[in-house]
Amino acid sequence: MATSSQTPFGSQNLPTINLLDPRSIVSNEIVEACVELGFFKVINHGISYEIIEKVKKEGFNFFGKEMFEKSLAGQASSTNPLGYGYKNIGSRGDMGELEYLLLSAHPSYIAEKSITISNDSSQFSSAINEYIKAVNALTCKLLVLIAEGLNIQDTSVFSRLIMDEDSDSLIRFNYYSPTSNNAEIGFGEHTDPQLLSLLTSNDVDGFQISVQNDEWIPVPADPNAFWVNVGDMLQVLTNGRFSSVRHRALTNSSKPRLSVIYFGAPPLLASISAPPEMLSNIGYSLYRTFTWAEFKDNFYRQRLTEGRLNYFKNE
Ligand SMILES: O=C(O)CCC(=O)C(=O)O
Ligand SMILES: [Fe+2]
Repeated sequence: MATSSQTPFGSQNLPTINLLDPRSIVSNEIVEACVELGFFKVINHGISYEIIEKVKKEGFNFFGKEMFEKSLAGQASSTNPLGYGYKNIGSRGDMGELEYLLLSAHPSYIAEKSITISNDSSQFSSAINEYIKAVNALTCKLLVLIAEGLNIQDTSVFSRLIMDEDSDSLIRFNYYSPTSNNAEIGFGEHTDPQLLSLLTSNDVDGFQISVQNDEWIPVPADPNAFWVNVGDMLQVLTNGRFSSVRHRALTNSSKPRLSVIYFGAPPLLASISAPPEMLSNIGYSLYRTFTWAEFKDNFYRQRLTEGRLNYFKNE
């Protein structure tokens, strides 16, 4: 296997996982991609084109509204990140003209909130909830495959965290308006804090991952696939075997770009600690046990690019 100092990956050969391949091959390939990059693409994932397209259509409908109507979805702020945000994400290291809508992935929250988001709230909530159910199931499946590939006996040890009905998972729509004059707009570099993030977009490029310090690989858009990011919590739960992937988005297109990201997160009070099998290689836990609530509380006070996990390291 290649070492990270001579990573063989580029835009054209990012790890692609075909979920129709034999299970043991898939689980090994996913683990290899997570160790090497913290990132992979999933094809033949089983989520229908219609489910994905309906969600993108709802996203485009929302961002096409007048500013005052979008604000009815609640202005995201530093004390409450949920709702509609526009340009006001700069304080944590993001940048640009990005607009976004960040929602809890609870079906009842979506149903309630949809009244402020869409003129046809039942259509919005059924499209989004159907999508959330499908991506949650896919995320759980990937987490079980990861546990299998890591030879962890309790194969649902990771997926249980996001299957829990109290899970703090989120869905986020990002809208990058068309640019002119070569102006790049985007979302600044960061790692996602949760376990896994599943990203889909329309056919406009923009997503990039970092493989080494300062080397960015553009990830070509593929509306039929999901891009999967390892988040900070999976780094902790694998005791550093996986690293959360640094990524960003930069668009420069006459067409708007829409991305939809599902962030699979634990319940607020869940204890985050690596299972015993993950401690065997170095013999101790790199991180102290903490709750997801404690981690969230800490990271909202920091810039996105800072090493948020350092605070939780064992001395
Ligand atoms: O919009 C994108 O493609 C990436 C956005 C992202 O990384 C995020 O919302 O966490
Ligand atoms: Fe992200």
